[in-house]
Amino acid sequence: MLLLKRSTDQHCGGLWSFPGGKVEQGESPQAAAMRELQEETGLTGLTWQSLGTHSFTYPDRLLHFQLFGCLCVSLTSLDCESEHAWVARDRLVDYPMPAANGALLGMLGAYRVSVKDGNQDEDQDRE
Ligand SMILES: Nc1nc2c([nH]c(=O)n2[C@H]2C[C@H](O)[C@@H](COP(=O)(O)OP(=O)(O)OP(=O)(O)O)O2)c(=O)[nH]1
Repeated sequence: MLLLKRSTDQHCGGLWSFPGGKVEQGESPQAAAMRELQEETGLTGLTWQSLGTHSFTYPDRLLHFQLFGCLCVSLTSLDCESEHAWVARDRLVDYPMPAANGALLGMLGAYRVSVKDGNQDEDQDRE
């Protein structure tokens, strides 16, 4: 899984979070996720899957999350302004994240990516 470290001047600054951001007017949640991934990391995701929705109230704002999983294959285009880390699923807990992410991590529990390998479809846990 790819985590980005939020800059100190952002909401939830200094914490690790998934690539993402706010949906723009007239944009679908998935289009926003694809755009934010590209803007923040230079990566293009494949095999997008919706993993669910979650609402969380911070002291100063209510946020509605829609979480997507995707597979990134052309990692040579990785270009992050912020510090980043590729983290195995079972090591995500080692990275301090915003309070809302407790539920987001729970939504990752059943996430599998189907990778076509020759004639075989193989379900894999993606990192
Ligand atoms: N991207 C992202 N945001 C998260 C996560 N967890 C979490 O609570 N948030 C919060 C922090 C922010 O309040 C909000 C996302 O806004 P953002 O600041 O990243 O979005 P943006 O890039 O569109 O915003 P902006 O700084 O351009 O105004 O969601 C997470 O895992 N990833």
